[in-house]
Amino acid sequence: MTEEVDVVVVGLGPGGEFAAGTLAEAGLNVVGVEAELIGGECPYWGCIPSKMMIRAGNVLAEAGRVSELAGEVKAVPDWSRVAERVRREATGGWDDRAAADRLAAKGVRPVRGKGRLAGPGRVTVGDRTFRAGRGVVLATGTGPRIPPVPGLAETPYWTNRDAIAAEEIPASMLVLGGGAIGVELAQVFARFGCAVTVLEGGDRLLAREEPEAGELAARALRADGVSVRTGARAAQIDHDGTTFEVLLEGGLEPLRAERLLVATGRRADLAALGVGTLGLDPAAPAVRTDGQMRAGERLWAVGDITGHGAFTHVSMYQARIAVLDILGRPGPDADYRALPRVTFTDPEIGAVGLTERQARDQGMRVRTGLVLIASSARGLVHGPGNDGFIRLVEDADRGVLVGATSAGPAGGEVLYGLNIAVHTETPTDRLKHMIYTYPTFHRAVEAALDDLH
Ligand SMILES: Cc1cc2nc3c(=O)[nH]c(=O)nc-3n(C[C@H](O)[C@H](O)[C@H](O)COP(=O)(O)OP(=O)(O)OC[C@H]3O[C@@H](n4cnc5c(N)ncnc54)[C@H](O)[C@@H]3O)c2cc1C
Ligand SMILES: NC(=O)c1ccc[n+]([C@@H]2O[C@H](COP(=O)([O-])OP(=O)(O)OC[C@H]3O[C@@H](n4cnc5c(N)ncnc54)[C@H](O)[C@@H]3O)[C@@H](O)[C@H]2O)c1
Repeated sequence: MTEEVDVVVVGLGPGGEFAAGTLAEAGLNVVGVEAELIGGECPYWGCIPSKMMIRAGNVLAEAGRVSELAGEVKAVPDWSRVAERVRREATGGWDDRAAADRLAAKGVRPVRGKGRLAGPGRVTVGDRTFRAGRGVVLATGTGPRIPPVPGLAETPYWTNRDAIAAEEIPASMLVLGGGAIGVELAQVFARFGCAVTVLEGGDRLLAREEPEAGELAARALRADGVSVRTGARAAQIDHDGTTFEVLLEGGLEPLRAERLLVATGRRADLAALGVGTLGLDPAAPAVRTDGQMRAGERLWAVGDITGHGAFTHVSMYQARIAVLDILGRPGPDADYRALPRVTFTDPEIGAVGLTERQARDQGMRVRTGLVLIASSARGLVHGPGNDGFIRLVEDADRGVLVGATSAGPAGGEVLYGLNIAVHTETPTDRLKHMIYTYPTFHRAVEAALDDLH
């Protein structure tokens, strides 16, 4: 029997949960389908627990700076406190009852299982079929991309999920991939006493960001005792029951460690979602949408599966747009010019919009400005831990910022003003004549504007 509803939301991560709850509160009959935990990757194995772990590592690092600034303090790392906080405060023991109740209170009917498209407006979950009069929202996120390195698939490698749920810190860990997941978790584990080696196949860490961001991340990791190896491609990976062995291309001696964390990007499995029944390409890396997040007949897609950076704030931004469109109140199209992101290493690396390379590749005439945080008044005051910089990218013909990086203590917070500048296209000439509070980290933006050349 086919069940008639207004909307089916498939996948209840941040994007799907927001869309389902808001549509139900607007009075629609909404079914929310979830295969695992309501809330998705972010609260259980992503943003929230990883940031709790990072907070703990940062407290230890600050304690290490006391001797230079204020006297003596003895910090003894104890991972059990972190694991307990992740279990109790972040994930509720990886139990989604509270999230399910919250969603039900908004009027969403949760359905457990794997949803699959079966033509326009039709979704099957096991032996149930739903027909959605208004449409379907796909919000099924991504899973880890496991590279085809010989031997890897047969080993008990970790993904982000194992690292986040770790009850103990391993003595040693190899991290495959030097993107956001790799660098954030490498620093945390190192700060709790693990001997970490990061193996990045490309020529630098955080390859999507400015080169200085990758250099800063490498410097910060090395200061925490992490061995950072770029241009490192694994040729063979084995596990003998206790130890991982990674043989690098061109390498003679294998690298060994107790754990191997694979953090080499994410992938969406569109074939498993039955997108072919709506004429979409099941082999595509992401679902293509228009500005209102429409992906096909009575079909919207939001979040990681749309391929606009894997970030919780993007999935919720897109969900808001899709919801308005479904409710017949369309607003502005999705606009990714000022897409912000923060890598929560210590120091934090915030960025918005285009890198210099991306701007030049788009044919822009570019001016850039760079200022080191250590050379600013606040950097001097801060002392140890003040590594970082502000880097600006200006479209010189229009006289507006099209990209910026704010790295340093609270770099993610400093980003806010730059985010607004890029989003609103405020002329750099106006930004130069603004009053910047003394002595803040964000005041370095004024000096970076003066450096534009
Ligand atoms: C370690 C780590 C740290 C991160 N840190 C940050 C951060 O600090 N800031 C940030 O912005 N982002 C961060 N991210 C990224 C963030 O977690 C994702 O961008 C975000 O969760 C994506 O949301 P989503 O709604 O697209 O999907 P997801 O959160 O991936 O949720 C999708 C849901 O769909 C379900 N599902 C999948 N297939 C089906 C199906 N067929 N039927 C029913 N349900 C299905 C899944 O079980 C899942 O619950 C981090 C990610 C990781 C792994
Ligand atoms: N703070 C945050 O907002 C945050 C934190 C964690 C994750 N995330 C999101 O999750 C996404 C996934 O993170 P990620 O770090 O897995 O992916 P990523 O795409 O950011 O980085 C993956 C890295 O792995 C490297 N790589 C790929 N194959 C390799 C191989 N075989 N050997 C060695 N290196 C290899 C790539 O060159 C790349 O540098 C991020 O892009 C980000 O959108 C966000």
